[in-house]
Amino acid sequence: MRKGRGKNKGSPPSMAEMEEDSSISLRQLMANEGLIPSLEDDEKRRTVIKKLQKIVLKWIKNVAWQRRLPQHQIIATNATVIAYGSYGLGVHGSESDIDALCIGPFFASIAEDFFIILCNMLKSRPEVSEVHCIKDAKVPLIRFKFDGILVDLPYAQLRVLSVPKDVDVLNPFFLRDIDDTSWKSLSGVRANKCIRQLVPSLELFQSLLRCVKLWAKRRGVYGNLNGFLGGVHMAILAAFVCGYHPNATLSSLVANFFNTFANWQWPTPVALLEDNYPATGSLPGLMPIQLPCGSHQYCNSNITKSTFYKILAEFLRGHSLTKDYLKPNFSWKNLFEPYPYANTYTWFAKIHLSAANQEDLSVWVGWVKSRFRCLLIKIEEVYGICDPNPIEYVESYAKQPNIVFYWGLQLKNINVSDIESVETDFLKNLNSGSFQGPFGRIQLSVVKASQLPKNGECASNNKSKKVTHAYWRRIREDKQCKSVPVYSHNLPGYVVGYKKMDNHIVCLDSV
Ligand SMILES: Nc1ncnc2c1ncn2[C@@H]1O[C@H](COP(=O)(O)OP(=O)(O)OP(=O)(O)O)[C@@H](O)[C@H]1O
Ligand SMILES: [Mg+2]
Ligand SMILES: [Mg+2]
Repeated sequence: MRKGRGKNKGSPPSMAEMEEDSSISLRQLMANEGLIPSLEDDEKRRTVIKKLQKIVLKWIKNVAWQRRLPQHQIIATNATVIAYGSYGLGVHGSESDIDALCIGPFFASIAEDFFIILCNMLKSRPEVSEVHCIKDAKVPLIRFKFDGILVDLPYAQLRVLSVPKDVDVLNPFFLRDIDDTSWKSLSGVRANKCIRQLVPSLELFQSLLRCVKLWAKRRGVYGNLNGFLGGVHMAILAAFVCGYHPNATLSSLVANFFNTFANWQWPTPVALLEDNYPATGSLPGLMPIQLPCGSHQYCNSNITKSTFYKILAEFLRGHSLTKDYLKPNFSWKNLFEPYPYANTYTWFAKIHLSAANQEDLSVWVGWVKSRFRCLLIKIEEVYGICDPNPIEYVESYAKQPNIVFYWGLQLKNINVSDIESVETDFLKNLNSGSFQGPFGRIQLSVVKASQLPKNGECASNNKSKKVTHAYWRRIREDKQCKSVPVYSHNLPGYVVGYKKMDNHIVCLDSV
């Protein structure tokens, strides 16, 4: 904090000046972390979208001609590509993919025209590599690399002859009679458009979202496939906080983000549009987050009881660390400390995936990851609470290309061989799906913390091990206890306990 900033010389800085200073130091930290993509990176992404638009236009004219449409219709027809996801919201990092929705007219089918003709056109381009058709996902898509950038390209088919370049996806005219898959594919673009319209300041929303995504990645609570929060969940939570604090600074938005969600009464849904609550029916999952598209649609979530409590604990930690953000010695750095896995858990479930070559490995890993929720639930059944660390490791000394995951196990005394039944069950699950790519290998084992790869992500200070055990011990599924989680900053590191509704702290203990 700069000294002597007050209007009167020597007087303490005003509240507004302190807010400003705090936000400046947070923005500086974001810049130092490389969160803002370079101008070249942005230019490269814009070029990818433009080239995709050209390819799609050529494709649709081709399809119209093959379908023997009259000449005037071939001339009139149009298809388009609209960016969404983190790139569409302007919050992507240099490692983010480009999510781009291809929107085509009534005569261009997904099965043939999109997945065969367009896919072949993409394959024939020199800029395009690693093309995969993912047909059985909730949102089917073509995934490929364009000029080295990963692109997810789903498809939506509208009942029109020509899709305008900047089609308004909120306009009911374009949405009439569309099929279920197209509706799901459109929901990401629709959600982005609503979020952009709802937030009081787009720039502040983008900065907040960049900050909380960095926090979620560092603390190991980012990634829908591993059962944590995905980009869309984070975007809605950030937009919710922005909406409630229209005049806040960046620093106070971050503090409010943690205050809001550390104290949220889950499973009350988070919804940007209040009149959107469904009247009846059970809520989907432990942390329901509603898509802001005017329908009663929720974000798909893979959250399990383990990941729910980890996210909750991290919200509480974030709140405890940021609530005094205007105090003189406050530093934003602590919020983004990497999660100390090796010091937190004694045992880890090791998931070793390998294949004959890198290309096969990436397809195989993609398939296994799409089934991670099922693996997590099986591990929870056998070993209780599990923390599915999303970090991917590589055993460089192994013969085959590989990716390894280490998931923290909460129990201290475990039967190592129980993992065999988990592996057998999970293999059945992998074999029962519609995977058509080359099968790789999967090996599950249980290893000690000392067997983890020694790198910065897995090692941290020693004292947090004890207290994190205490936090897991406190996690109760017993809803009858009518308790709300509390965070104790009197203990070293952090501990989550439970506060009774009558305000007596009942279960908080140290180790
Ligand atoms: N679980 C989900 N439920 C609803 N929509 C989803 C879900 N997962 C992804 N989407 C849609 O697809 C978009 C792209 O997803 P993606 O996983 O690439 O995340 P992202 O927000 O782009 O973040 P990242 O920077 O990590 O890529 C999301 O913004 C969202 O609109
Ligand atoms: Mg994305
Ligand atoms: Mg994506």
